[in-house]
Amino acid sequence: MMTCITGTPGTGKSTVATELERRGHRVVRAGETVGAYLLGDDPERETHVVDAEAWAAAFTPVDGIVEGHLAHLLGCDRVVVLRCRPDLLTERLARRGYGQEKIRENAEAEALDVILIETLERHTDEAVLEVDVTDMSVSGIADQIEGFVAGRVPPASGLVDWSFWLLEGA
Ligand SMILES: Nc1ncnc2c1ncn2[C@@H]1O[C@H](COP(=O)(O)OP(=O)(O)O)[C@@H](O)[C@H]1O
Repeated sequence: MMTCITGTPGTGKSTVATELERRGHRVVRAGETVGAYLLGDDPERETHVVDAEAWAAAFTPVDGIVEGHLAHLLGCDRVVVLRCRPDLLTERLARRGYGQEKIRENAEAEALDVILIETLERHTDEAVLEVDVTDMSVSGIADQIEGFVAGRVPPASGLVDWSFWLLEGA
């Protein structure tokens, strides 16, 4: 079974994947597999441009966890979408050294549910677990994901509403 962990940059995908790896799960970092699909750089957005559809089409499924902000494009069996309140996400991305514009763009995408919407366009509700990580420990998040993979934690999505941030924070 392939489980994907997706979410806006800064929501904690890499961190929780490391914890799951420590617990014995096989983890693939999606970012390490996109090399052949790089189309170039987008200096204005301080990012690489990836031919995401070609990458997803060529991806060999794994029995384990795939982590990355494009992971929901894969034909996975289950998808975990990490969500983080935009003001906390802003703090995390600032600490990572992202520029102001890149921070604003990501916080806005988070507030607008962009990755959740993309996920629900490709996967059934029953395959999706949305986790609001804002006040959660890394091990608590890992517990939720393990529970979902094992069928103990039921699917859930459409739980967060961060439209307030668009009015107050933008
Ligand atoms: N549950 C958490 N509690 C507190 N800080 C966290 C948590 N998860 C991640 N972080 C911190 O947030 C930042 C972004 O996490 P990271 O795993 O790199 O996000 P992503 O892989 O989604 O871009 C890192 O500094 C990380 O240490």
